[in-house]
Parts: sequence; structure tokens; C-alpha cells
Amino acid sequence: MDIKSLIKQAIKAKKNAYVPYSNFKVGAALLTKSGNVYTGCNIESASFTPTNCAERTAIFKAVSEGERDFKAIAIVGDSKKDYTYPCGVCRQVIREFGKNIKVIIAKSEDDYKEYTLEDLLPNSFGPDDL
Ligand SMILES: O=c1ccn([C@H]2C[C@H](O)[C@@H](CO)O2)c(=O)[nH]1
Ligand SMILES: [Zn+2]
Repeated sequence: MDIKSLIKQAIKAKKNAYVPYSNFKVGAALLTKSGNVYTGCNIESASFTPTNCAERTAIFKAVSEGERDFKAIAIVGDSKKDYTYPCGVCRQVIREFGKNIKVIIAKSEDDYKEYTLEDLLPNSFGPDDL
């Protein structure tokens, strides 16, 4: 599974975003170490707070299927000016499963930036602290 195909799956998942309030679609594709891919989109709620980001949808789908070892997550959003970076809540949720997970922030298959979770959430609090 290369980065381009992971981004392609995130772009496809973005189409399913349920965003009647923000009209801002986001898609994510999470690659497990075993080579499986779990996709996610953002899902909003009339009461706003229960809104779930695309990244967390993908992670929760994977974890609920028994997967916990993740290699990379690709994120594609609707940001007009720039790339769409994961929110703080999603960074913390990714952190739960590892500091070295690759985070690919993409505008398209050919235009992306690559980080590690540690780059995006340095000096983090995590499972090892407890
Ligand atoms: O990285 C991000 C940033 C925002 N959103 C969603 C939450 C909400 O539905 C909409 C606007 O914040 O975008 C994501 O899914 N992922
Ligand atoms: Zn988020």
C-alpha cells in the first residue's frame, strides 16, 4: 500500500461526509501494520458537540474491528487556503496508538506533506504516563 493509494481512499471517503452544518468535508484513510485500510469521514450532529472527525471515525472503526497497530493515516479536507491538519482531539486519539504513526496531510495524490504524530503533538501525554 503506497501513500498515493492511501490518499485516494481518503478522497473517496470524503464524499460520504455528513456535514449539513459546516459544509466542510473531510476524509481519512488509516493503514494498519497488517496492511488493512479503514476509511472515515466526518459526521456532524444538530446538537454540534457529538460531531465526529474523519480521523476518529477511521480509528474507531479499526479499533472496533480489533486493530490497534497503525502505520499511517492520510487526511484530506476542504480547507480553501491550505492543507487540512487534524484537530487537537484527533491528534490525541492518534497518539493513543503510537508516536511514530505517519500522518499524511494531502490536498491531492500528488500534493501532500508527511509528518509523524510526534511532529504534530510533541511532548504528549499518553498511555505510558499512567
Ligand atoms: O481535521 C479535521 C478538521 C475538521 N474536521 C471536521 C469537523 C467538522 O465536521 C468540520 C468543521 O470543523 O470538519 C475533521 O473531520 N477533521
Ligand atoms: Zn479532529
